[in-house]
Amino acid sequence: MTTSTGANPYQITVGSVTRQLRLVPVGQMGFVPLIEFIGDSELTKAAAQALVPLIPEGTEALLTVVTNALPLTHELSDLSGLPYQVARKKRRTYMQNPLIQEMPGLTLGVSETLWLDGPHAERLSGKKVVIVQDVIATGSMAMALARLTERAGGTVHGYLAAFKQGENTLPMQYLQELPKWVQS
Ligand SMILES: Nc1ncnc2[nH]cnc12
Repeated sequence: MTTSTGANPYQITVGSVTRQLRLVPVGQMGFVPLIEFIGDSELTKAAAQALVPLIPEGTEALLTVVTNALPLTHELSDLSGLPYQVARKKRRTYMQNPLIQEMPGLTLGVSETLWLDGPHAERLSGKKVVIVQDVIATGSMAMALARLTERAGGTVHGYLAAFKQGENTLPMQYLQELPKWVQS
């Protein structure tokens, strides 16, 4: 890890799309470049196109979580023809027998509970499922999604992320690594 105050933007290029990312604080003393797929269809499309070849052979369904990874997963579904399901971070009144999964650890400083509507969980049953995320950092969100997949009766067939940040032990496929700066 490098030390920096995080004052300057961080540049990424995906396919033919280049973006200057804002550096945002995480926790007490760190900064990360903020990936925003929401509101950026150009970057989302470029990332999805680059991810399609990384979808493992035999994948039958995709699973993601609101919010930022949703447009990416939608685009990936559109390009690959694979169906996708979406875990929510709040209970919705219309949910029927949702699977509720606590997520240990923090994403950008926030702890989460995931909700997968019962009928959506049923669509993962017996399926080879790939977990899709915008950024995989600690892996705790990916592991919560994996647990949801198993509880729904599916099997985890792989982990796909546009960006990897820091170290985790998951057998994941990703496009690029993102730095994290820690203030000393
Ligand atoms: N760098 C990042 N940008 C957006 N969402 C994130 N979640 C975890 N790390 C992130």
